[in-house]
Amino acid sequence: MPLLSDTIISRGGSGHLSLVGLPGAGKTTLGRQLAAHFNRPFLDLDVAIEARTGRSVRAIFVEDGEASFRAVEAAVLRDALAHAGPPLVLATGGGTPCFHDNMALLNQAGPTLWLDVPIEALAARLPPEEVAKRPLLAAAGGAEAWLRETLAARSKFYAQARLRCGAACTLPAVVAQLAGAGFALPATLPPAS
Ligand SMILES: Nc1ncnc2c1ncn2[C@@H]1O[C@H](COP(=O)(O)OP(=O)(O)O)[C@@H](O)[C@H]1O
Ligand SMILES: O=C(O)C1=C[C@@H](OP(=O)(O)O)[C@@H](O)[C@H](O)C1
Ligand SMILES: [Mg+2]
Repeated sequence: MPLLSDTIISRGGSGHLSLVGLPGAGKTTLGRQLAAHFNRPFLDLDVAIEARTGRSVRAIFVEDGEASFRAVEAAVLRDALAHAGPPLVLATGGGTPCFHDNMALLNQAGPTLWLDVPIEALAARLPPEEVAKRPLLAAAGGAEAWLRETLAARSKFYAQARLRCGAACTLPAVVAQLAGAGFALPATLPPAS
């Protein structure tokens, strides 16, 4: 009888499950829920960057500029994907897939899901206190216009994700979509008896 771990690997459920999409798409929120559901560790890339540097994402952007942030982001992403241990649910930052071959790496590392939430819904989810946490949005004239322009520039990267969900990216909907694609099995095995 094949080991459960072999079954997981053969069904493609063994890699890191990464969420991509614009700010406000719910990568952090849904990622945490998916990690709990699949009993996997959760990693939010922005949080990992802040832990690594001891600085806020906002401070890195404002003091060092975007290119510096993208270099740190790429380095922390590579370390996270290479880390030994159980596969992660990874919430990327909105720009992560668009720099340094990150999207190709994410696809090599496991299933990728684009939370392709309509712009109007994103704008409604990003009141001033949420905008203030996101330096690129905060520097823009208006959230909705920035989201539209940014989607136009980034969709070719997001579209490289293996899976995509639209308006209803709820936990049950995404779990069902993952199941349909063969990613339904829990990644963490029960302890051997
Ligand atoms: N499915 C959802 N429906 C409504 N609001 C949501 C949903 N997912 C996230 N939010 C809210 O939108 C905001 C941004 O969510 P977040 O998970 O931080 O997005 P991201 O990490 O993609 O930028 C938060 O205030 C969060 O509570
Ligand atoms: O869209 C972007 O370029 C960014 C999105 C942010 O993450 P969220 O998508 O989680 O807001 C964060 O990585 C940084 O502010 C840059
Ligand atoms: Mg986030």
